[in-house]
Amino acid sequence: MYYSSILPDIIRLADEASEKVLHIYQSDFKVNYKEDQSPITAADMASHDIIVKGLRRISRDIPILSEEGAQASWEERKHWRRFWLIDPIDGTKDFTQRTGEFTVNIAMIEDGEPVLGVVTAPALKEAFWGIKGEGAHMRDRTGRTHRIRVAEPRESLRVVASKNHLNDETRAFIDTLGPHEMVQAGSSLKLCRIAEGHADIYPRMGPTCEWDTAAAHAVLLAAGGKVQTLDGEPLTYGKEDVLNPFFIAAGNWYF
Ligand SMILES: Nc1ncnc2c1ncn2[C@@H]1O[C@H](COP(=O)(O)O)[C@@H](OP(=O)(O)O)[C@H]1O
Ligand SMILES: [Mg+2]
Repeated sequence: MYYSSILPDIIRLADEASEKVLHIYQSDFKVNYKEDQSPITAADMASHDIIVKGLRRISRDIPILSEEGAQASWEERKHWRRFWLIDPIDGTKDFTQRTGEFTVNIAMIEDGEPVLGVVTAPALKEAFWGIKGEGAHMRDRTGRTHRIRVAEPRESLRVVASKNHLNDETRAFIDTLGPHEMVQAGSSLKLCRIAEGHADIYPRMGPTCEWDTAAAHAVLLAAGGKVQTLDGEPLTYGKEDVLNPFFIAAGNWYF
């Protein structure tokens, strides 16, 4: 109940951040590089500032972990039962390469599980949201909102994988799937494509951080899907190491 009452505010906040991000995307923006050599632009920080300010207004006491913020120590984080986990822009590479396949991501984590998620793709004019146990929705580029659900099992799987990080291990896994077709999607949109039934499986035998997956993971859970580690355990959040283990995302029927 609580989550559905704040959801409209979170969607509005993601839309506000998206508008700003799109404005920068359409300008002649500058690309800088972080210590780990990953790209960053003014859009990452602008989106971070809008979301953090908005979340503080909506829920004063709930801590926030953002890819672009000063991150609390594990000593502090280990006591968080509930927190906001945000990626102001996932797919910064797609942003700088102007593929349009980048997203703004806001998730609520409770006891290690993503219970609410909002993902927007500003350049594609798409938005996705979901709440645990309450279903998932998308707003398409015409502005129409409809309920989404993972696709039914099928013989030839539609596989979605990173084009920027498609490594040998992921390729080897895809080869075990038999006849399949590849679906292209950047950033957290890969999880959203499964949630809306346009793809069936997303193997990620490569690194991601908690903020990259949390919001779209919540959408996928609400749409009848799952994200599991290679040990068959659910992917969880609020870990000491913010790096996720390798995972497979798909509709529940796959596992
Ligand atoms: N070596 C690494 N360590 C941690 N995260 C990595 C990584 N390589 C890629 N990623 C994550 O994968 C995301 C991009 O995934 P994809 O290739 O599927 O679009 C990046 O998100 P950001 O763009 O938010 O930095 C980044 O966080
Ligand atoms: Mg990211």
